[in-house]
Amino acid sequence: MPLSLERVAVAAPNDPQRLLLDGVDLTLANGTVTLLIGRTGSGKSTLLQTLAGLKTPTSGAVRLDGEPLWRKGRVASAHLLRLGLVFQFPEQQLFARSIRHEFAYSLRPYKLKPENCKRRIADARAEWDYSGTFEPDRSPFALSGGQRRRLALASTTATKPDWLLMDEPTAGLEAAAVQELLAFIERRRRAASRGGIVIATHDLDTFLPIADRVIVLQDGGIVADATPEALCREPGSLQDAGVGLPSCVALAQAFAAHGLRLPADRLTPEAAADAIVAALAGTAVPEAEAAAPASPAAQAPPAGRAGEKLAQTRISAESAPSSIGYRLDPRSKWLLYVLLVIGTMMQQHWTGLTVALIPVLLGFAGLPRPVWAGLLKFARLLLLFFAISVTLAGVTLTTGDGFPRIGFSQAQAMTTGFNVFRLFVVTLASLWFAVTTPYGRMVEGLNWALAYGKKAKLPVDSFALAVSLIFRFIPMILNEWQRFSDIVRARGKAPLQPGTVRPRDIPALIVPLLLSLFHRAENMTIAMEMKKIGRRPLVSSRSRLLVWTRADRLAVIFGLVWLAVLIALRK
Ligand SMILES: Nc1ncnc2c1ncn2[C@@H]1O[C@H](COP(=O)(O)OP(=O)(O)OP(=O)(O)O)[C@@H](O)[C@H]1O
Repeated sequence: MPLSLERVAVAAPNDPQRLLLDGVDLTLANGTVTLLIGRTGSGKSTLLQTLAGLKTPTSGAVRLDGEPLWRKGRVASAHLLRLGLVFQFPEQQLFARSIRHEFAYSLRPYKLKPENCKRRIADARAEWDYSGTFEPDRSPFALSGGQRRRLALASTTATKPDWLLMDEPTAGLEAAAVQELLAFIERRRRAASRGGIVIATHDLDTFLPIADRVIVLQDGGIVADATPEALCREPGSLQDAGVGLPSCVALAQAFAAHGLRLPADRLTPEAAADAIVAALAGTAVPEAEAAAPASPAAQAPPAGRAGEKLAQTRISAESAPSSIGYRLDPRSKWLLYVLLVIGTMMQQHWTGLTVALIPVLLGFAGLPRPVWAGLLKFARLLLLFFAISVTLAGVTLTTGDGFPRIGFSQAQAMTTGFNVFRLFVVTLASLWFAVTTPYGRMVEGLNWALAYGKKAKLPVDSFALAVSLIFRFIPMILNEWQRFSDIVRARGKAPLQPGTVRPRDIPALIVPLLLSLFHRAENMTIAMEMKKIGRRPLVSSRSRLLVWTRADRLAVIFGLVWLAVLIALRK
């Protein structure tokens, strides 16, 4: 039974309005090798990670053997155990302190007997470690780029997944290792009774000869779906999608320029050589029989029609009503934020604070559902933290009659409750700002505000540097956390919601996480030093990202009116 996507859309994590995949329908048959190709940024990795259960579809369904992959925001372990993803960059998936631990981490979810485990590791080493570099106690980070790639392949294939999903598996591999990989794929195709292989790649010459089916992606949609031979005979969709031509097509075109006819679908050097000899000898070379599509779903839709369909869905997605929050200029958002913070901080009563909360809730009201879901999770945690703080603040300890007595002071708890509620309103407003404003626009908006401070001779450059560092480091920390969550879900086979890890993984992850953060922070500092950030003025009021519209004017007027109301309510 197949692995399939039904009208799947996936939104960008930081911008729900932007679709990285849009209306993708795809059924992958057992026993097949499928290539995902497309120009850079076309959505290959996103599609592969969606098949692997790492990216949550915004709409549509992913099915494995007819059963939905996702239930209640998670993928069940039983499904994850059948899927193996080799990430685009080995650094995305390796993390353990030794090669031994890498294998152990990958195999642990399969609960194998120790001897079985040892055999799998020995088999994987025999398969991928022909130069003997995988010493068990060696750190994966002491390996070269190509050796890491082979270790990532080895630790994933050791788990014997039904569906092996590989992202750019030949990047960094020497020619001999590429041949090993092809031989492995061929052996697996012959041996596997269920499942298949999906490869996202730019390396057409290597993989076209072994593929059953090729999916061409453009702007997050499928624009062609055909056998490799059919695609080479009609390479228009490759050119339209900006992929470039495989060597066999380029060779046929070069021969045509000399008046010699060479079929374009001779995918291997051997087949091309035969065709060249025949062409030079003047023998007519028949076109290869139109290869039958690997499955009914592999029938190539005309690229034009697919393109049209894609354009229509994209237009409808773009014209969907978007929240005012996404449309406002960051300058008006900074102003609204400052007005709200001033109004909230001056409140002395619950009524005033409740009124201050209203515009924040209104701001959230128009956001799309996936954003709500993420925010609710965060708001729940925040409320729990506040509830604990308020309870602890109310606890009293008296020793009046010589015995310590624990009591509870409602007045004390209410005072703390009032302050944490105030903090809650401000935090929610910050969250609204953060989720509705891409990072670049937020910094531009801040630069604009600081430029006025600079005109007033305030020392805003050092403040801008600090804020700019925070803005850079926070996304870096979040990205690292996301990477470790992906590792736990993809390799640890944990049925978790995206962006989370299991408590039991934390001891194993914490040291690699910190080391990786230090390493990235160091690289970032070097990069900033090389770019002379800190010596160059950071503050500039000119930007192409800032566009002030009537909506911004109205929003700021609304903010001023609300501030007046809050000032009136403050006593
Ligand atoms: N975490 C993210 N946040 C926002 N946008 C993202 C994120 N990851 C990917 N994208 C965007 O999604 C689109 C598809 O990216 P993806 O990595 O799937 O492309 P790709 O075809 O694999 O590219 P490449 O060949 O360069 O690896 C790109 O436009 C990229 O900018």
